Amino acid sequence: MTFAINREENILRFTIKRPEIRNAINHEVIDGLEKLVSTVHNDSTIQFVVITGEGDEAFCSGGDLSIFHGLHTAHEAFPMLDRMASVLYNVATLPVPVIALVNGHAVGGGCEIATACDFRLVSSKAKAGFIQGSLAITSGWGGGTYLLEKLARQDIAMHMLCESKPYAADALLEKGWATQVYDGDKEQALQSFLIEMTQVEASVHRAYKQMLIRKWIGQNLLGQIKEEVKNCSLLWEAEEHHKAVQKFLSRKK
Ligand SMILES: CC[C@@H](C(=O)O)C(=O)SCCNC(=O)CCNC(=O)[C@H](O)C(C)(C)COP(=O)(O)OP(=O)(O)OC[C@H]1O[C@@H](n2cnc3c(N)ncnc32)[C@H](O)[C@@H]1OP(=O)(O)O
Repeated sequence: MTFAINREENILRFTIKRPEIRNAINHEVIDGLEKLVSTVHNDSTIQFVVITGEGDEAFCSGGDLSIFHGLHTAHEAFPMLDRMASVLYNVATLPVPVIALVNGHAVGGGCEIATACDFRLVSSKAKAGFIQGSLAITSGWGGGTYLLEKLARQDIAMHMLCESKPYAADALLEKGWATQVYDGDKEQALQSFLIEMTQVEASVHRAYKQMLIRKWIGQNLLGQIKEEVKNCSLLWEAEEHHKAVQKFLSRKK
């Protein structure tokens, strides 16, 4: 199994379990995120959701290029991008706070997943970035839309998207992408982040989350995400994209 869903008291945790390829996303992990969403909707005792990656190297390296590079045209890429974007919107709009425990690198779609979460606790050793531009595509799972919505400074968000590179943890904190940066053990970091929040009634957290979701519905965030998906699928079919992916997959170390 390439993912795990575990419950610890009132925290539901989703772990991507593909450390050998830096927790890249395959179809099974997407199925797993769908399962996570339905589990939370069917259990009113869940108070927090945590998403993380196995190991110390990576939170998530985005889409599994060895699989998705089999998709050539916009027509072929669109269903994959659209499905993951929908799943991620369902994660972003879960009725409880969602925490990305960024234990290692979060690039490409991995950075999109973390950006869709309410909070990002980032290891001081991790780097994160919207590197899609270096593959001649944009973000395609809604991540660009979330970034432009969530960062206080639009110029910084645009710069992150247009530079298309990974940033060190301290820079991510300065830019306002990281909620907190931690040294050492990720479980301790999570515990200390949650300690005061757990003193507040879960119903209060749920009510605040509804406030946020209503705001996003009002501004048709999902419609904006669908446009991002469409644009990405058009760039996907260009020769430049396929060449860049081929270069990554065949690089010599
Ligand atoms: C498809 C959706 C799209 C979106 O909408 O956003 C995307 O997600 S595009 C995909 C973007 N991702 C990438 O371009 C992958 C970038 N990966 C990296 O930059 C690095 O791997 C890393 C995450 C910074 C980690 O670096 P490092 O620790 O040095 O590991 P390696 O680079 O040596 O990788 C180990 C191993 O894993 C394979 N790998 C890594 N990422 C992917 C991936 N996304 N898909 C498939 N395989 C991946 C890498 O090829 C190595 O394999 P081996 O050479 O066989 O060991």
